[in-house]
Amino acid sequence: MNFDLIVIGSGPGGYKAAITAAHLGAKVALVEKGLAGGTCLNQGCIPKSTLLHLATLIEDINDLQGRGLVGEVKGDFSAAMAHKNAVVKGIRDNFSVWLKRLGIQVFYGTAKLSGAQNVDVLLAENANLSADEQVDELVKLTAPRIVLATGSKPKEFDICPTDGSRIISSKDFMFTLDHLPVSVLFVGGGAIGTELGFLMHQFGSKVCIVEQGERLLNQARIPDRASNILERKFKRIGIEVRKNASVASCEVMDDSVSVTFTNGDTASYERVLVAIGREPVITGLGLEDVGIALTDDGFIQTSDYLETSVPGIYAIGDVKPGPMTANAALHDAKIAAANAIKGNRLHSNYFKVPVVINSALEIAAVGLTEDQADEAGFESDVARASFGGSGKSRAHHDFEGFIEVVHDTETGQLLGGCIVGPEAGEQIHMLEAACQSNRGLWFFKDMSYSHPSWCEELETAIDPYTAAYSKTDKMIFPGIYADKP
Ligand SMILES: Cc1cc2nc3c(=O)[nH]c(=O)nc-3n(C[C@H](O)[C@H](O)[C@H](O)COP(=O)(O)OP(=O)(O)OC[C@H]3O[C@@H](n4cnc5c(N)ncnc54)[C@H](O)[C@@H]3O)c2cc1C
Ligand SMILES: NC(=O)c1ccc[n+]([C@@H]2O[C@H](COP(=O)([O-])OP(=O)(O)OC[C@H]3O[C@@H](n4cnc5c(N)ncnc54)[C@H](O)[C@@H]3O)[C@@H](O)[C@H]2O)c1
Repeated sequence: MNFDLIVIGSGPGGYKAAITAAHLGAKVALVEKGLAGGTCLNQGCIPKSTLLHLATLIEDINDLQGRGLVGEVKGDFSAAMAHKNAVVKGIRDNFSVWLKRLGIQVFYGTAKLSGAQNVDVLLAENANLSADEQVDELVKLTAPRIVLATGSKPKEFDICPTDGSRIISSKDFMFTLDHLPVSVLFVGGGAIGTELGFLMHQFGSKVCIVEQGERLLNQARIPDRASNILERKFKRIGIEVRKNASVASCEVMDDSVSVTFTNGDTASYERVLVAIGREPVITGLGLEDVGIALTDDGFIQTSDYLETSVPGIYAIGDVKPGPMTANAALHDAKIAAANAIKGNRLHSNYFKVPVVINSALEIAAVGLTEDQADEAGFESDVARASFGGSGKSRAHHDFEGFIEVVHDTETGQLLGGCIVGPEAGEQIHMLEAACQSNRGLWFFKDMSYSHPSWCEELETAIDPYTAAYSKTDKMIFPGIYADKP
Protein backbone atom coordinates (compact mmCIF):
# COMPACT_ATOMS: atom_id res chain seq x y z
CA MET A 1 0.00 0.00 0.00
CA ASN A 2 1.43 3.37 -1.01
CA PHE A 3 1.35 6.57 1.02
CA ASP A 4 3.06 9.98 0.97
CA LEU A 5 4.05 9.58 4.63
CA ILE A 6 4.16 6.73 7.14
CA VAL A 7 4.25 7.68 10.83
CA ILE A 8 5.27 5.03 13.39
CA GLY A 9 3.84 5.65 16.87
CA SER A 10 0.60 7.40 17.83
CA GLY A 11 1.77 9.46 20.84
CA PRO A 12 1.66 13.27 20.68
CA GLY A 13 4.61 13.26 18.26
CA GLY A 14 3.07 10.68 15.94
CA TYR A 15 -0.52 11.90 15.85
CA LYS A 16 0.48 15.55 15.45
CA ALA A 17 2.89 14.66 12.59
CA ALA A 18 0.13 12.66 10.88
CA ILE A 19 -2.40 15.48 11.27
CA THR A 20 0.04 18.17 10.12
CA ALA A 21 0.93 16.16 7.00
CA ALA A 22 -2.73 15.41 6.27
CA HIS A 23 -3.52 19.13 6.51
CA LEU A 24 -0.76 19.71 3.96
CA GLY A 25 -2.58 17.36 1.58
CA ALA A 26 -0.52 14.19 2.14
CA LYS A 27 -1.89 10.64 2.14
CA VAL A 28 -0.83 9.42 5.57
CA ALA A 29 -0.56 6.04 7.33
CA LEU A 30 -0.16 5.91 11.13
CA VAL A 31 1.00 2.69 12.81
CA GLU A 32 0.54 1.94 16.52
CA LYS A 33 1.50 -1.27 18.30
CA GLY A 34 0.11 -0.46 21.75
CA LEU A 35 -2.63 1.76 23.10
CA ALA A 36 -3.67 4.62 20.81
CA GLY A 37 -2.36 7.98 22.04
CA GLY A 38 0.97 6.68 23.37
CA THR A 39 2.54 7.41 26.73
CA CYS A 40 0.98 10.86 27.02
CA LEU A 41 -2.64 9.74 26.78
CA ASN A 42 -2.41 6.40 28.56
CA GLN A 43 0.24 6.73 31.25
CA GLY A 44 1.48 10.33 31.18
CA CYS A 45 0.08 13.82 30.71
CA ILE A 46 -3.66 13.14 30.57
CA PRO A 47 -4.13 10.64 33.43
CA LYS A 48 -1.65 12.60 35.55
CA SER A 49 -3.41 15.88 34.87
CA THR A 50 -6.79 14.30 35.73
CA LEU A 51 -5.46 13.05 39.08
CA LEU A 52 -3.49 16.20 39.90
CA HIS A 53 -6.55 18.35 39.30
CA LEU A 54 -8.24 16.41 42.11
CA ALA A 55 -5.15 16.65 44.31
CA THR A 56 -4.98 20.42 43.88
CA LEU A 57 -8.71 20.80 44.58
CA ILE A 58 -8.25 18.93 47.87
CA GLU A 59 -5.55 21.40 48.86
CA ASP A 60 -7.41 24.50 47.66
CA ILE A 61 -10.65 23.58 49.41
CA ASN A 62 -8.97 22.64 52.66
CA ASP A 63 -6.93 25.87 52.62
CA LEU A 64 -10.20 27.82 52.59
CA GLN A 65 -11.73 26.09 55.60
CA GLY A 66 -13.19 28.73 57.90
CA ARG A 67 -13.16 31.30 55.09
CA GLY A 68 -16.61 30.52 53.81
CA LEU A 69 -16.13 26.81 53.29
CA VAL A 70 -16.92 24.14 55.83
CA GLY A 71 -16.36 20.41 55.64
CA GLU A 72 -12.90 19.10 54.89
CA VAL A 73 -12.41 17.23 51.64
CA LYS A 74 -10.57 13.91 51.48
CA GLY A 75 -9.41 12.05 48.39
CA ASP A 76 -10.73 8.62 47.44
CA PHE A 77 -7.78 7.16 45.54
CA SER A 78 -9.54 4.12 44.04
CA ALA A 79 -12.41 6.26 42.79
CA ALA A 80 -9.95 8.83 41.44
CA MET A 81 -8.12 6.09 39.50
CA ALA A 82 -11.44 4.84 38.11
CA HIS A 83 -12.35 8.40 37.06
CA LYS A 84 -8.91 8.78 35.44
CA ASN A 85 -9.42 5.50 33.53
CA ALA A 86 -12.79 6.72 32.23
CA VAL A 87 -11.30 10.04 31.08
CA VAL A 88 -8.46 8.31 29.24
CA LYS A 89 -10.75 5.70 27.68
CA GLY A 90 -13.12 8.41 26.48
CA ILE A 91 -10.33 10.14 24.58
CA ARG A 92 -8.82 6.87 23.31
CA ASP A 93 -12.14 5.51 22.03
CA ASN A 94 -12.47 8.60 19.85
CA PHE A 95 -8.90 8.47 18.58
CA SER A 96 -9.32 6.44 15.37
CA VAL A 97 -12.56 8.22 14.47
CA TRP A 98 -10.85 11.57 14.86
CA LEU A 99 -7.90 10.59 12.63
CA LYS A 100 -10.13 8.85 10.07
CA ARG A 101 -12.10 12.05 9.66
CA LEU A 102 -8.85 13.73 8.62
CA GLY A 103 -8.25 10.96 6.07
CA ILE A 104 -5.44 9.29 8.04
CA GLN A 105 -5.33 5.48 7.78
CA VAL A 106 -4.50 3.91 11.16
CA PHE A 107 -2.89 0.44 11.34
CA TYR A 108 -2.82 -1.27 14.74
CA GLY A 109 0.28 -3.46 14.73
CA THR A 110 4.05 -3.51 15.16
CA ALA A 111 6.04 -1.59 12.57
CA LYS A 112 9.54 -2.46 11.36
CA LEU A 113 11.56 -0.64 8.73
CA SER A 114 12.36 -2.99 5.84
CA GLY A 115 13.95 -0.31 3.63
CA ALA A 116 14.42 3.45 3.49
CA GLN A 117 10.87 3.78 2.10
CA ASN A 118 9.33 0.56 3.40
CA VAL A 119 7.57 -0.42 6.61
CA ASP A 120 6.31 -3.90 7.47
CA VAL A 121 3.42 -3.94 9.91
CA LEU A 122 2.54 -7.10 11.79
CA LEU A 123 -1.14 -6.74 12.64
CA ALA A 124 -1.27 -8.99 15.70
CA GLU A 125 -1.99 -8.98 19.41
CA ASN A 126 -3.30 -5.49 19.30
CA ALA A 127 -4.28 -3.92 22.60
CA ASN A 128 -7.00 -1.83 20.95
CA LEU A 129 -8.79 -4.89 19.57
CA SER A 130 -10.74 -7.65 21.34
CA ALA A 131 -9.56 -11.29 21.14
CA ASP A 132 -11.95 -12.12 18.25
CA GLU A 133 -10.85 -9.06 16.28
CA GLN A 134 -7.14 -9.98 16.38
CA VAL A 135 -5.53 -10.77 13.02
CA ASP A 136 -2.05 -12.09 12.42
CA GLU A 137 -1.21 -10.50 9.12
CA LEU A 138 1.78 -8.74 7.58
CA VAL A 139 0.97 -5.53 5.75
CA LYS A 140 3.61 -3.87 3.59
CA LEU A 141 3.52 -0.07 3.41
CA THR A 142 5.67 2.21 1.25
CA ALA A 143 6.19 5.97 1.28
CA PRO A 144 8.96 8.35 0.22
CA ARG A 145 8.95 9.81 3.76
CA ILE A 146 8.75 8.13 7.16
CA VAL A 147 8.48 9.67 10.65
CA LEU A 148 9.69 7.63 13.64
CA ALA A 149 7.79 8.57 16.81
CA THR A 150 8.19 5.45 18.93
CA GLY A 151 8.67 7.28 22.22
CA SER A 152 10.31 6.10 25.41
CA LYS A 153 9.95 3.76 28.39
CA PRO A 154 10.98 4.07 32.06
CA LYS A 155 14.67 3.49 32.85
CA GLU A 156 15.36 0.59 35.20
CA PHE A 157 17.46 1.07 38.36
CA ASP A 158 19.53 -2.06 38.89
CA ILE A 159 19.56 -1.63 42.70
CA CYS A 160 15.72 -1.60 42.75
CA PRO A 161 14.49 -3.56 39.73
CA THR A 162 10.77 -3.05 39.16
CA ASP A 163 8.52 -6.07 39.74
CA GLY A 164 5.25 -4.31 38.88
CA SER A 165 3.99 -4.87 42.40
CA ARG A 166 6.13 -3.62 45.31
CA ILE A 167 8.69 -1.78 43.16
CA ILE A 168 6.89 0.01 40.38
CA SER A 169 7.37 2.48 37.53
CA SER A 170 5.03 5.34 36.60
CA LYS A 171 3.56 2.96 34.01
CA ASP A 172 2.68 0.40 36.71
CA PHE A 173 1.28 3.25 38.81
CA MET A 174 -1.10 4.27 36.00
CA PHE A 175 -2.10 0.77 34.89
CA THR A 176 -2.17 -1.38 38.00
CA LEU A 177 -2.29 0.58 41.26
CA ASP A 178 -5.87 0.48 42.52
CA HIS A 179 -5.49 1.29 46.20
CA LEU A 180 -3.55 3.93 48.04
CA PRO A 181 -0.26 2.70 49.55
CA VAL A 182 0.33 3.78 53.15
CA SER A 183 3.84 4.88 52.27
CA VAL A 184 5.82 5.38 49.06
CA LEU A 185 9.46 6.07 48.32
CA PHE A 186 10.08 7.85 45.03
CA VAL A 187 13.56 7.23 43.63
CA GLY A 188 14.25 10.36 41.55
CA GLY A 189 13.13 13.91 42.33
CA GLY A 190 12.52 14.92 38.72
CA ALA A 191 9.27 15.57 36.89
CA ILE A 192 7.58 12.29 37.86
CA GLY A 193 8.88 12.17 41.45
CA THR A 194 7.68 15.70 42.23
CA GLU A 195 4.33 15.39 40.43
CA LEU A 196 3.25 11.89 41.46
CA GLY A 197 4.84 12.38 44.90
CA PHE A 198 2.61 15.40 45.56
CA LEU A 199 -0.39 13.55 44.16
CA MET A 200 0.02 10.57 46.48
CA HIS A 201 0.68 12.84 49.46
CA GLN A 202 -2.58 14.69 48.80
CA PHE A 203 -4.52 11.44 48.76
CA GLY A 204 -2.96 10.43 52.07
CA SER A 205 0.24 8.39 51.46
CA LYS A 206 3.36 9.14 53.48
CA VAL A 207 5.81 10.20 50.77
CA CYS A 208 9.60 10.37 50.67
CA ILE A 209 11.58 11.45 47.59
CA VAL A 210 15.25 10.52 47.26
CA GLU A 211 17.17 12.52 44.66
CA GLN A 212 20.82 11.96 43.77
CA GLY A 213 21.28 15.58 42.66
CA GLU A 214 21.57 18.66 44.84
CA ARG A 215 18.05 19.88 44.10
CA LEU A 216 14.62 18.75 42.98
CA LEU A 217 13.84 19.24 39.28
CA ASN A 218 17.56 19.32 38.61
CA GLN A 219 17.32 20.39 34.98
CA ALA A 220 18.91 23.41 33.33
CA ARG A 221 15.63 25.05 32.33
CA ILE A 222 14.19 25.23 35.85
CA PRO A 223 15.92 27.92 37.95
CA ASP A 224 17.11 27.14 41.50
CA ARG A 225 14.55 29.54 42.98
CA ALA A 226 11.74 27.42 41.58
CA SER A 227 13.21 24.15 42.92
CA ASN A 228 13.83 25.78 46.31
CA ILE A 229 10.32 27.15 46.78
CA LEU A 230 8.88 23.74 45.83
CA GLU A 231 11.17 21.95 48.26
CA ARG A 232 10.20 24.37 51.06
CA LYS A 233 6.54 23.68 50.37
CA PHE A 234 7.14 19.91 50.33
CA LYS A 235 8.75 20.17 53.76
CA ARG A 236 5.90 22.30 55.07
CA ILE A 237 3.18 19.90 53.92
CA GLY A 238 5.08 16.82 55.12
CA ILE A 239 6.77 15.33 52.05
CA GLU A 240 10.27 14.17 53.04
CA VAL A 241 13.06 15.07 50.61
CA ARG A 242 16.48 13.41 50.72
CA LYS A 243 18.92 15.18 48.39
CA ASN A 244 22.45 14.18 47.30
CA ALA A 245 21.39 10.63 48.13
CA SER A 246 20.18 7.42 46.57
CA VAL A 247 19.24 3.88 47.43
CA ALA A 248 22.16 1.56 48.20
CA SER A 249 20.09 -1.59 48.61
CA CYS A 250 16.52 -2.66 48.49
CA GLU A 251 14.84 -5.86 49.77
CA VAL A 252 11.29 -6.86 48.93
CA MET A 253 9.51 -8.24 52.02
CA ASP A 254 5.98 -9.75 52.26
CA ASP A 255 4.18 -6.47 52.72
CA SER A 256 6.87 -3.79 52.25
CA VAL A 257 10.20 -2.89 50.73
CA SER A 258 13.13 -2.45 53.08
CA VAL A 259 15.51 0.24 51.82
CA THR A 260 19.02 1.28 52.82
CA PHE A 261 19.99 4.75 51.65
CA THR A 262 23.51 5.66 50.50
CA ASN A 263 24.17 7.44 53.82
CA GLY A 264 23.37 4.22 55.71
CA ASP A 265 19.88 5.19 56.93
CA THR A 266 17.23 2.50 56.63
CA ALA A 267 13.46 2.68 56.19
CA SER A 268 10.51 0.58 54.98
CA TYR A 269 7.86 1.59 52.46
CA GLU A 270 4.76 -0.16 51.19
CA ARG A 271 5.86 0.70 47.63
CA VAL A 272 8.89 2.10 45.86
CA LEU A 273 8.31 4.04 42.65
CA VAL A 274 11.38 4.33 40.42
CA ALA A 275 11.42 7.52 38.30
CA ILE A 276 15.04 8.12 37.28
CA GLY A 277 14.38 9.10 33.68
CA ARG A 278 13.28 7.38 30.50
CA GLU A 279 15.03 5.73 27.54
CA PRO A 280 14.14 5.59 23.83
CA VAL A 281 12.08 2.73 22.34
CA ILE A 282 14.10 1.49 19.36
CA THR A 283 14.29 -2.31 19.71
CA GLY A 284 12.89 -4.25 16.75
CA LEU A 285 12.38 -1.14 14.63
CA GLY A 286 14.94 -2.28 12.03
CA LEU A 287 17.11 0.83 12.43
CA GLU A 288 20.38 -1.09 11.87
CA ASP A 289 19.04 -2.67 8.66
CA VAL A 290 18.52 0.73 7.03
CA GLY A 291 21.60 2.34 8.60
CA ILE A 292 20.01 4.89 10.96
CA ALA A 293 22.68 6.33 13.28
CA LEU A 294 22.20 6.50 17.05
CA THR A 295 23.76 8.80 19.63
CA ASP A 296 26.11 7.31 22.26
CA ASP A 297 23.22 7.00 24.70
CA GLY A 298 20.99 5.19 22.23
CA PHE A 299 18.66 7.94 20.93
CA ILE A 300 18.03 8.32 17.19
CA GLN A 301 20.39 11.00 15.91
CA THR A 302 18.77 13.80 13.89
CA SER A 303 19.74 17.01 12.10
CA ASP A 304 18.18 20.39 13.02
CA TYR A 305 15.50 19.51 10.42
CA LEU A 306 14.81 16.37 12.52
CA GLU A 307 15.96 14.16 9.64
CA THR A 308 17.88 11.03 10.61
CA SER A 309 21.12 9.92 8.96
CA VAL A 310 18.92 8.28 6.27
CA PRO A 311 17.43 10.97 4.01
CA GLY A 312 13.63 10.96 4.04
CA ILE A 313 13.35 9.33 7.48
CA TYR A 314 12.65 11.72 10.36
CA ALA A 315 12.59 11.13 14.13
CA ILE A 316 10.61 13.14 16.67
CA GLY A 317 9.67 13.24 20.34
CA ASP A 318 11.18 11.09 23.09
CA VAL A 319 13.02 8.73 20.74
CA LYS A 320 15.55 11.37 19.73
CA PRO A 321 17.67 13.72 21.91
CA GLY A 322 15.98 16.79 23.40
CA PRO A 323 13.37 17.48 26.08
CA MET A 324 11.25 14.37 26.74
CA THR A 325 7.90 16.13 26.97
CA ALA A 326 4.70 16.04 24.97
CA ASN A 327 5.22 19.76 24.42
CA ALA A 328 8.51 19.05 22.63
CA ALA A 329 7.06 16.07 20.72
CA LEU A 330 4.21 18.28 19.42
CA HIS A 331 6.73 20.96 18.40
CA ASP A 332 8.91 18.36 16.64
CA ALA A 333 5.90 16.88 14.87
CA LYS A 334 4.90 20.13 13.19
CA ILE A 335 8.48 20.68 12.02
CA ALA A 336 9.24 17.15 10.80
CA ALA A 337 5.90 16.74 9.02
CA ALA A 338 6.23 20.08 7.23
CA ASN A 339 9.83 19.27 6.26
CA ALA A 340 8.86 15.79 5.08
CA ILE A 341 6.05 17.06 2.86
CA LYS A 342 7.34 20.48 1.76
CA GLY A 343 11.12 20.00 1.86
CA ASN A 344 13.53 20.82 4.70
CA ARG A 345 12.96 24.42 5.80
CA LEU A 346 12.06 24.42 9.49
CA HIS A 347 14.43 23.92 12.43
CA SER A 348 13.51 22.69 15.88
CA ASN A 349 14.06 25.25 18.64
CA TYR A 350 13.38 24.01 22.16
CA PHE A 351 13.77 27.47 23.67
CA LYS A 352 10.33 28.15 22.19
CA VAL A 353 8.82 25.14 23.96
CA PRO A 354 7.61 25.62 27.52
CA VAL A 355 8.29 23.12 30.28
CA VAL A 356 5.52 22.82 32.88
CA ILE A 357 5.58 20.88 36.15
CA ASN A 358 2.33 20.38 38.07
CA SER A 359 3.25 19.70 41.64
CA ALA A 360 2.58 21.30 45.04
CA LEU A 361 3.25 24.48 43.08
CA GLU A 362 2.82 24.83 39.34
CA ILE A 363 6.16 25.66 37.71
CA ALA A 364 6.51 26.79 34.11
CA ALA A 365 9.55 28.00 32.20
CA VAL A 366 10.32 29.03 28.65
CA GLY A 367 13.34 30.37 26.77
CA LEU A 368 16.65 31.02 28.51
CA THR A 369 17.35 31.08 32.22
CA GLU A 370 19.57 33.90 33.47
CA ASP A 371 22.61 31.58 33.46
CA GLN A 372 21.87 30.36 29.95
CA ALA A 373 21.42 33.96 28.75
CA ASP A 374 24.78 34.95 30.23
CA GLU A 375 26.46 31.93 28.65
CA ALA A 376 24.92 32.89 25.31
CA GLY A 377 26.59 36.30 25.58
CA PHE A 378 23.63 38.51 26.54
CA GLU A 379 23.90 41.23 29.19
CA SER A 380 21.02 39.73 31.02
CA ASP A 381 19.00 40.92 33.97
CA VAL A 382 15.94 39.43 35.68
CA ALA A 383 12.75 41.37 36.36
CA ARG A 384 10.84 39.85 39.26
CA ALA A 385 7.46 40.06 40.92
CA SER A 386 5.91 37.89 43.57
CA PHE A 387 2.27 36.94 43.57
CA GLY A 388 1.97 37.49 47.32
CA GLY A 389 0.81 41.11 47.13
CA SER A 390 -1.46 40.84 44.11
CA GLY A 391 -5.21 41.29 44.26
CA LYS A 392 -5.83 37.89 42.73
CA SER A 393 -3.66 36.07 45.27
CA ARG A 394 -5.46 37.82 48.15
CA ALA A 395 -8.85 37.07 46.65
CA HIS A 396 -7.91 33.40 46.23
CA HIS A 397 -5.99 33.17 49.51
CA ASP A 398 -3.11 31.68 47.50
CA PHE A 399 0.06 33.66 48.09
CA GLU A 400 3.01 31.55 47.02
CA GLY A 401 4.80 32.07 43.74
CA PHE A 402 6.75 34.47 41.60
CA ILE A 403 7.50 35.62 38.08
CA GLU A 404 11.01 35.97 36.67
CA VAL A 405 11.46 37.65 33.29
CA VAL A 406 14.94 37.32 31.78
CA HIS A 407 15.83 40.08 29.35
CA ASP A 408 18.76 41.72 27.64
CA THR A 409 19.70 44.97 29.38
CA GLU A 410 21.12 46.41 26.16
CA THR A 411 17.97 46.11 24.05
CA GLY A 412 15.12 45.12 26.35
CA GLN A 413 14.63 41.96 24.30
CA LEU A 414 12.89 39.23 26.26
CA LEU A 415 14.90 36.03 26.50
CA GLY A 416 12.84 33.77 28.72
CA GLY A 417 11.59 33.30 32.22
CA CYS A 418 9.89 31.24 34.82
CA ILE A 419 6.51 31.47 36.52
CA VAL A 420 5.71 29.64 39.75
CA GLY A 421 2.18 29.77 41.05
CA PRO A 422 -1.44 29.16 40.13
CA GLU A 423 -2.04 28.52 36.45
CA ALA A 424 1.65 29.03 35.66
CA GLY A 425 1.25 26.51 32.84
CA GLU A 426 -1.33 28.79 31.21
CA GLN A 427 0.38 32.10 32.04
CA ILE A 428 3.62 30.90 30.45
CA HIS A 429 2.06 31.23 27.00
CA MET A 430 1.99 35.02 27.49
CA LEU A 431 5.70 34.98 28.24
CA GLU A 432 6.32 32.67 25.31
CA ALA A 433 4.47 34.98 22.91
CA ALA A 434 6.37 37.97 24.32
CA CYS A 435 9.72 36.25 23.82
CA GLN A 436 8.83 35.61 20.18
CA SER A 437 7.79 39.20 19.52
CA ASN A 438 10.17 42.04 18.71
CA ARG A 439 8.51 44.27 21.27
CA GLY A 440 10.66 43.17 24.16
CA LEU A 441 9.61 44.44 27.58
CA TRP A 442 7.00 46.66 25.93
CA PHE A 443 4.94 43.61 25.08
CA PHE A 444 3.78 43.48 28.70
CA LYS A 445 3.54 47.24 29.05
CA ASP A 446 1.21 47.57 26.04
CA MET A 447 -1.22 44.89 27.15
CA SER A 448 -4.53 45.65 28.85
CA TYR A 449 -5.15 43.15 31.61
CA SER A 450 -8.25 41.89 33.27
CA HIS A 451 -8.24 42.70 36.96
CA PRO A 452 -7.68 40.89 39.19
CA SER A 453 -5.61 38.41 37.16
CA TRP A 454 -2.38 36.50 37.65
CA CYS A 455 -0.99 37.78 34.33
CA GLU A 456 -1.06 41.45 35.39
CA GLU A 457 1.95 40.63 37.57
CA LEU A 458 3.97 40.29 34.36
CA GLU A 459 3.59 44.05 33.93
CA THR A 460 4.41 44.64 37.60
CA ALA A 461 7.63 42.68 37.10
CA ILE A 462 8.89 44.62 34.10
CA ASP A 463 7.62 48.11 35.10
CA PRO A 464 10.89 49.37 36.62
CA TYR A 465 12.78 48.37 33.50
CA THR A 466 10.54 49.98 30.88
CA ALA A 467 10.71 53.23 32.84
CA ALA A 468 14.52 53.07 32.68
CA TYR A 469 14.51 52.41 28.94
CA SER A 470 12.13 55.30 28.28
CA LYS A 471 14.68 57.66 29.81
CA THR A 472 17.41 56.46 27.41
CA ASP A 473 15.33 57.61 24.40
CA LYS A 474 16.21 54.34 22.70
CA MET A 475 13.46 53.44 20.28
CA ILE A 476 14.35 49.91 19.66
CA PHE A 477 10.92 48.38 19.51
CA PRO A 478 7.75 49.47 17.74
CA GLY A 479 4.62 49.81 19.87
CA ILE A 480 2.55 52.43 21.61
CA TYR A 481 5.31 53.50 23.99
CA ALA A 482 8.15 53.51 21.47
CA ASP A 483 6.07 55.35 18.85
CA LYS A 484 5.47 58.33 21.11
CA PRO A 485 8.77 59.92 22.10
C1 LIG B 1 3.91 10.03 34.30
C2 LIG B 1 4.22 10.94 33.14
C3 LIG B 1 3.66 12.21 33.10
C4 LIG B 1 3.95 13.05 32.02
N1 LIG B 1 3.37 14.29 32.01
C5 LIG B 1 3.66 15.13 31.00
C6 LIG B 1 3.05 16.41 30.93
O1 LIG B 1 2.23 16.77 31.78
N2 LIG B 1 3.39 17.24 29.92
C7 LIG B 1 4.29 16.86 28.97
O2 LIG B 1 4.57 17.67 28.08
N3 LIG B 1 4.86 15.64 28.98
C8 LIG B 1 4.56 14.77 29.96
N4 LIG B 1 5.11 13.52 29.97
C9 LIG B 1 6.01 13.14 28.88
C10 LIG B 1 5.22 12.73 27.62
O3 LIG B 1 4.27 11.74 27.95
C11 LIG B 1 6.15 12.21 26.56
O4 LIG B 1 7.22 13.12 26.38
C12 LIG B 1 5.41 12.05 25.25
O5 LIG B 1 4.38 11.10 25.37
C13 LIG B 1 6.36 11.63 24.13
O6 LIG B 1 5.62 11.54 22.97
P1 LIG B 1 6.11 10.62 21.76
O7 LIG B 1 5.10 10.80 20.68
O8 LIG B 1 7.53 10.87 21.46
O9 LIG B 1 6.06 9.11 22.32
P2 LIG B 1 4.98 8.26 23.09
O10 LIG B 1 3.89 9.08 23.64
O11 LIG B 1 5.74 7.40 24.01
O12 LIG B 1 4.32 7.36 21.96
C14 LIG B 1 5.07 6.42 21.24
C15 LIG B 1 4.13 5.38 20.66
O13 LIG B 1 4.85 4.59 19.71
C16 LIG B 1 4.38 3.26 19.78
N5 LIG B 1 5.39 2.37 19.20
C17 LIG B 1 6.64 2.12 19.68
N6 LIG B 1 7.28 1.26 18.87
C18 LIG B 1 6.41 0.97 17.85
C19 LIG B 1 6.49 0.12 16.72
N7 LIG B 1 7.58 -0.58 16.44
N8 LIG B 1 5.41 0.03 15.91
C20 LIG B 1 4.28 0.75 16.18
N9 LIG B 1 4.16 1.56 17.24
C21 LIG B 1 5.21 1.68 18.06
C22 LIG B 1 4.18 3.06 21.29
O14 LIG B 1 3.30 1.97 21.53
C23 LIG B 1 3.60 4.40 21.71
O15 LIG B 1 2.20 4.36 21.68
C24 LIG B 1 4.82 12.63 30.99
C25 LIG B 1 5.37 11.35 31.03
C26 LIG B 1 5.07 10.50 32.08
C27 LIG B 1 5.67 9.12 32.08
N1 LIG C 1 5.25 17.78 33.34
C1 LIG C 1 6.03 17.21 32.45
O1 LIG C 1 6.38 17.77 31.43
C2 LIG C 1 6.51 15.81 32.72
C3 LIG C 1 5.96 15.06 33.73
C4 LIG C 1 6.44 13.79 33.96
C5 LIG C 1 7.45 13.27 33.16
N2 LIG C 1 7.96 14.04 32.17
C6 LIG C 1 9.08 13.56 31.36
O2 LIG C 1 9.28 12.18 31.56
C7 LIG C 1 10.68 11.93 31.69
C8 LIG C 1 10.89 10.99 32.84
O3 LIG C 1 10.59 11.65 34.10
P1 LIG C 1 11.49 11.33 35.35
O4 LIG C 1 11.01 12.10 36.49
O5 LIG C 1 11.64 9.85 35.45
O6 LIG C 1 12.90 11.85 34.87
P2 LIG C 1 13.66 13.23 35.16
O7 LIG C 1 14.81 13.23 34.24
O8 LIG C 1 12.73 14.37 35.14
O9 LIG C 1 14.18 13.08 36.66
C9 LIG C 1 14.89 11.97 37.07
C10 LIG C 1 15.61 12.35 38.35
O10 LIG C 1 16.11 11.16 38.93
C11 LIG C 1 17.38 11.44 39.49
N3 LIG C 1 18.10 10.18 39.58
C12 LIG C 1 18.66 9.44 38.59
N4 LIG C 1 19.21 8.33 39.08
C13 LIG C 1 18.99 8.33 40.42
C14 LIG C 1 19.30 7.47 41.46
N5 LIG C 1 19.95 6.32 41.22
N6 LIG C 1 18.93 7.79 42.72
C15 LIG C 1 18.28 8.95 42.98
N7 LIG C 1 17.95 9.82 42.01
C16 LIG C 1 18.29 9.52 40.74
C17 LIG C 1 17.99 12.43 38.52
O11 LIG C 1 19.02 13.17 39.13
C18 LIG C 1 16.79 13.27 38.13
O12 LIG C 1 16.67 14.41 38.96
C19 LIG C 1 11.39 13.25 31.86
O13 LIG C 1 12.27 13.45 30.78
C20 LIG C 1 10.32 14.28 31.87
O14 LIG C 1 10.61 15.38 31.02
C21 LIG C 1 7.52 15.30 31.94
